[in-house]
Amino acid sequence: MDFESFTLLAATDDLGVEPAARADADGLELRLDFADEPLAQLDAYDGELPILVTNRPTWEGGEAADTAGRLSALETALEHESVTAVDLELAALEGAGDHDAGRVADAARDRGASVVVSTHNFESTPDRGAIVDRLERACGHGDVGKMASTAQSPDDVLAMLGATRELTATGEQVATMCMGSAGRHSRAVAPLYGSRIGYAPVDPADATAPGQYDLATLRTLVGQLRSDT
Ligand SMILES: O=C1C[C@@](O)(C(=O)O)C[C@@H](O)[C@@H]1O
Repeated sequence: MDFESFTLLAATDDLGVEPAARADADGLELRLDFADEPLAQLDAYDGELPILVTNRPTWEGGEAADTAGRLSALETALEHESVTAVDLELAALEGAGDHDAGRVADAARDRGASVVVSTHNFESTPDRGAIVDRLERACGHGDVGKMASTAQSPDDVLAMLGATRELTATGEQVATMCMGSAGRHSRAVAPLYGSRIGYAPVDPADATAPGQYDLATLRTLVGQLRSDT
């Protein structure tokens, strides 16, 4: 996955959803921190869709303890030919936590895999300038800078869309979204402003973040909006 164009990922903890995702997804996001036996799942995977692997630590809203094993699991996952991208937290790459996330980024590059550098805010959305700053830092560490904030108002979504447009216009690859009910529509609209990655569960009951549409719905919404432009 090079994210040169909008890429819709089926976000999941179960690679068994792959056949059901093929019609609408360009790839899968496997959330190792949510999954049962994720590395065994990868060993058994014979699906068609490429995989981005994520192992979100508890200090960034995930369920993975911040141990050396968290990053080692990502390195092991990268040995699978179906794994063509890895998500690493900006905070980890800038020194948070106790372990060397840069080692995983190097392993990804050695294998020709993409590095998505992510940052999240589960409470609010910063102003446009702060979003631009944080995404620029993220882009400096990888192939795509990703920010998922929580919108409390339409103004928050406007800030995220404006930052998305501004950075895309300068040639940066970003993926942006606003979580929560107030931000939900950003998931369909941000791709029109340059966001490169969308995340959606096959089954809405299996959402990996607040405000996600199900996969088929998001594919339809993005497709309709993009055909209108
Ligand atoms: O970082 C992201 C974005 C996300 O949080 C979302 O809001 O869709 C979903 C996560 O699974 C993914 O790792």
